[in-house]
Amino acid sequence: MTIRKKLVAGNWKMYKTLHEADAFAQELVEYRDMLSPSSVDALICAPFTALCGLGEKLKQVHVKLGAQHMHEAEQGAWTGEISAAMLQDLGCEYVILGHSERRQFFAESDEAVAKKTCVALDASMVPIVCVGESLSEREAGATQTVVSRQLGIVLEMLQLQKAKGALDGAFVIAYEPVWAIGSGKSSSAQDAQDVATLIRSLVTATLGQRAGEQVRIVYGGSVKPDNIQTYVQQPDIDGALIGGASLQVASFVALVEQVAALS
Ligand SMILES: O=C[C@H](O)COP(=O)(O)O
Repeated sequence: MTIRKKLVAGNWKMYKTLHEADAFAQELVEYRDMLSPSSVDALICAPFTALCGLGEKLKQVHVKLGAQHMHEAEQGAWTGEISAAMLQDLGCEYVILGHSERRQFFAESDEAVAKKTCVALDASMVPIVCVGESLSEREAGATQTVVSRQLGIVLEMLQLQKAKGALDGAFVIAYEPVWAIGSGKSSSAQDAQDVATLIRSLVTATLGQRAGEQVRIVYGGSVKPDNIQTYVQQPDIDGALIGGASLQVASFVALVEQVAALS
């Protein structure tokens, strides 16, 4: 049986100045021992302005560093954008791609997300590819159709490009129903598991058995310390992507502790 390491990933979104991010890392020192369970990867995806220097500080408390977005081009005239190499320079091991807020407010397309996924893997970063349906899509019974479309393009491109790591499942897929993000209305664990099963079967069908077994699938949407276990106990859910509840040290540490307690 494949053992997939659990992932507790905080997405700070557009919160925390450099000073606030440093203070968070400093406060984590007190919890250092709780943040290094062998069964869990703890990760913070910080705003671009806080990335410089944060990786080193987080490393001391066994927390990895990630970014929330990147451009697919190697370099060029893309005002305001950031490349994979630039993120690597800053010590990012992970990058969130295709978050619903990027899709909704910055018109990020499925194709762009697919290209970025290949670029991130080529740069040896772990992409966290976000998929999920809106409320109206859910009410129309289109959850599986939407997730299959969003992911289908990514998987086809990974297969075509034989992207490094993809066949070993060295990437993460986050199922985040849009209506559950920041709303306090989380998906039922069973519904999340059903979508995770679909996602794993899509990965297996396109990239093969090994990729399907290895890919980590996480749930996101109003996850808190008191409900994270219900998701991570599901057989196809390997962790969580957390917004609001990752912003306070006590809550972030509690999320990691809750997941570590399951193993
Ligand atoms: O990336 C994280 C998600 O958007 C979830 O955010 P939330 O935990 O605040 O609902």
